Amino acid sequence: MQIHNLSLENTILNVFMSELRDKTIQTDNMRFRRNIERIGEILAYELSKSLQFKKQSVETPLDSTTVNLPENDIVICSILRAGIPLHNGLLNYFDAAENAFISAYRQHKSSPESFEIVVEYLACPSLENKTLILADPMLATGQSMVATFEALKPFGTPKEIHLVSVIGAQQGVDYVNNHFNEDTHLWISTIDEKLNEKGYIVPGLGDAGDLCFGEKLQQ
Ligand SMILES: O=P(O)(O)OC[C@H]1O[C@H](OP(=O)(O)OP(=O)(O)O)[C@H](O)[C@@H]1O
Ligand SMILES: O=c1cc[nH]c(=O)[nH]1
Ligand SMILES: [Mg+2]
Repeated sequence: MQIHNLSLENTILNVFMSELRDKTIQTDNMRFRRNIERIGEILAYELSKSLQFKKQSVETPLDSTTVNLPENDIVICSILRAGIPLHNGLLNYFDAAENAFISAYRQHKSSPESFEIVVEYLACPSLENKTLILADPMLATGQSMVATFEALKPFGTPKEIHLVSVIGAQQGVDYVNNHFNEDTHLWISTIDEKLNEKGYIVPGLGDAGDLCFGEKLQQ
């Protein structure tokens, strides 16, 4: 897997990241969602550098010129719930992308420490020969990303796969690295050191789904 960790460079992205993490600022749900969306836009821009471009002609009112335009057929697949603002950010740049949505959530069994990933809802176009972007802001254990990829297999074989995330734990990055082939790209804003006993990223930012949309009752 090719890992593109954007935190290795100092950019304006650091401002959005620090606001997502800051426990006083992150309580503003609208700002939290918008910061994830803005990071989705930045990650889309970075990812776009790896697409295939073809020279096209454009007629201006005065003359004609040529411009290199991407020719990939993109499908953005987001993992509900927290994937929604990241999805919006990607779609803000990839205007013509097709879209897929999947629900993957942690179902806790006997204790907060033990959970399994449950996939229930899936809406997806054909992925055959497409450029698949799998988006989830949190890459904690990596199990949601891998479970989603397995659930998408009946929809066709993508030409290329891009994983897009905001914060990963090193353990989750290693896990997806073992499950996806070496041509897969991971575009990620930052990689944190560890997970706690409940599978939360530390220092991380807390529960991204709740910070976007409010607390949910455990099932
Ligand atoms: O890498 P993993 O260990 O699989 O964890 C990451 C997943 O956990 C969170 O979802 P959550 O189950 O909290 O659902 P939510 O988005 O509805 O809050 C997050 O949004 C990811 O989908
Ligand atoms: O730290 C984490 C891990 C999984 N999901 C979250 O929302 N936050
Ligand atoms: Mg989720």
